[in-house]
Amino acid sequence: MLHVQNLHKSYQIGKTTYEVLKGIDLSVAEGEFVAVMGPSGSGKTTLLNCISCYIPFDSGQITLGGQELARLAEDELAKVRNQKLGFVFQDFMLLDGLTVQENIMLPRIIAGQTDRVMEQRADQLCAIFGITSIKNKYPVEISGGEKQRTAVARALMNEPLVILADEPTGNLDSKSSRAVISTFQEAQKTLSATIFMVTHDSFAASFCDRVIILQDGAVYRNLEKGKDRSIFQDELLATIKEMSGENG
Ligand SMILES: Nc1ncnc2c1ncn2[C@@H]1O[C@H](COP(=O)(O)OP(=O)(O)OP(=O)(O)O)[C@@H](O)[C@H]1O
Repeated sequence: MLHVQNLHKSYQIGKTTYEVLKGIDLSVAEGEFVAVMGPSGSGKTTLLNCISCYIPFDSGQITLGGQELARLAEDELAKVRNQKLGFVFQDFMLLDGLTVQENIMLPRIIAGQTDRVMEQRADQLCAIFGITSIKNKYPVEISGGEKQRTAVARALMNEPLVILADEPTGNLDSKSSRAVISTFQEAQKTLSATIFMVTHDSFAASFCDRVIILQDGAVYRNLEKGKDRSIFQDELLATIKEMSGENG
């Protein structure tokens, strides 16, 4: 579904080049829920921005559903962003002037596909995420959890190949964090959604099928969850501790 091969990305500041991604290799299979963790500055957001087609990369390959992104022109990349990717941000980024239902339909409205199928799809997503009763409300009139479910429903509107989530549980307590993860699990189970999530939160990551840990712009570990979530969380914490030991 998503393949990243030998991805390199550097930033130029003045005359100095800073290499941030140093040959990342990873794959995410269809229907998989994968987290990316790593210390601050390890390149997580840069990786996500390259996959999102928001920033160009220096070399390597990113393939999404068989399509290689580096070969695409700007208008084709915009299409990929709108039609093949769904986005969930830390602060949800709902538009205050639109209702819950209109926010959910936004990706279709942007794509110019305003038909009855759009409304049916929005209704189906509202039902799956338990927000039908608030679909005519505005973001200021709904709870944080409802905003988050609206944001995930919106990300699924165009039936994307992958949902990209940037710190979706940042700033949340563990109960709200759990609710966010439950929504992703629901999307995975009901709609076979594929989810790729950057997080600092080992609790949230421990619900994923797999966690990729980055260090200094490269993949440090690729950890699969066994049967037990809390053992997996301990494993994640031990790996992060081991890394900070190496750094210190
Ligand atoms: N636009 C930019 N220009 C120059 N350097 C940048 C830019 N964006 C990020 N960097 C640098 O690239 C490195 C990786 O940043 P990135 O944001 O990808 O890390 P991260 O792992 O997401 O960190 P955090 O967990 O703190 O969000 C950092 O050293 C950062 O300072």
